[in-house]
Amino acid sequence: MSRAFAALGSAAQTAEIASGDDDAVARAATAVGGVSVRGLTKYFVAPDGARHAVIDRLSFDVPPGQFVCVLGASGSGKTTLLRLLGGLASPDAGRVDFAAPSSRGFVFQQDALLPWRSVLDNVAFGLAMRGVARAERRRRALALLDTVGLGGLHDQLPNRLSGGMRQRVNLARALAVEPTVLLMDEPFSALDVRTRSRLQGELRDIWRARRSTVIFVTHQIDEALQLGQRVMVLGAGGAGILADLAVPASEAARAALATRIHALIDGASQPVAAASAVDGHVQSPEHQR
Ligand SMILES: Nc1ncnc2c1ncn2[C@@H]1O[C@H](COP(=O)(O)OP(=O)(O)OP(=O)(O)O)[C@@H](O)[C@H]1O
Repeated sequence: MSRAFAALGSAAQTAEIASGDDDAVARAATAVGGVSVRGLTKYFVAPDGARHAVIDRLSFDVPPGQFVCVLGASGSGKTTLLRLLGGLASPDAGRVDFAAPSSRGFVFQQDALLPWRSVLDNVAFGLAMRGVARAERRRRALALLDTVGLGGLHDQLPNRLSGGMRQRVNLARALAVEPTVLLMDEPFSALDVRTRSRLQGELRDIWRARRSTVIFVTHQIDEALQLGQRVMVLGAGGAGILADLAVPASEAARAALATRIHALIDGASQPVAAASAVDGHVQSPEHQR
């Protein structure tokens, strides 16, 4: 297993994993919040009847608390992978294992808010489904709305809010059930640049405070390198993982990596061996950017 991957586990796991112990990596992925993917495969049938593997025997581990960004050309299977991880689609082969206890929260590009319910009720919806008492639902939902900067707007209906605000509500809704793994599919791509940048900062703050595992699909290389501790680049046509890298701490190294990832996605360069591409500039989970 790569040094890059090793550097991304918790401090205690890191020492163990850095010794090159593959079993330790698997153990790390089975601690709460960890995800283990083995031989994951998904086919789609084209209009001509031919079967195409969109995801083809993909294997990787995500240690608990890691923030992973998934990049790749359009059609490389990023959304399909996220849907498989979220249990919204079933694999044709392979498996996804979540450490128990586990729960998953979703944030998609289009918010999943119920237009006839207030902001508060939208955030509290998952808690209601889990049988949390009304007063406690309200308390938790109000606290989360504060966290995402929407304190005071709890009585509004979603359609009275801007796209950025709705996506904040959406994030609060996903966080309400305290997921061990947060799955995000281009959550900020429909937002203007300033709103997007503000929400990226807020997400990072929330992640630092909660340390839940985040798997974040994006088209934007700069977004991935800004947010993630680790980036995975998927190849088109079931080509698999073209690169799986720790995000370097220094801005200059990130800029260099962005150029390489661009070339990789454009098909202008060869797959990158894990860790080597970041030249040892790995980032520990305690690293605070
Ligand atoms: N339900 C489906 N039926 C048939 N083909 C599908 C289905 N869902 C996805 N595909 C195909 O699988 C491939 C991967 O789709 P997916 O949406 O996962 O890619 P993506 O990397 O997320 O793309 P984008 O970046 O454009 O969102 C595409 O070629 C798509 O046409």
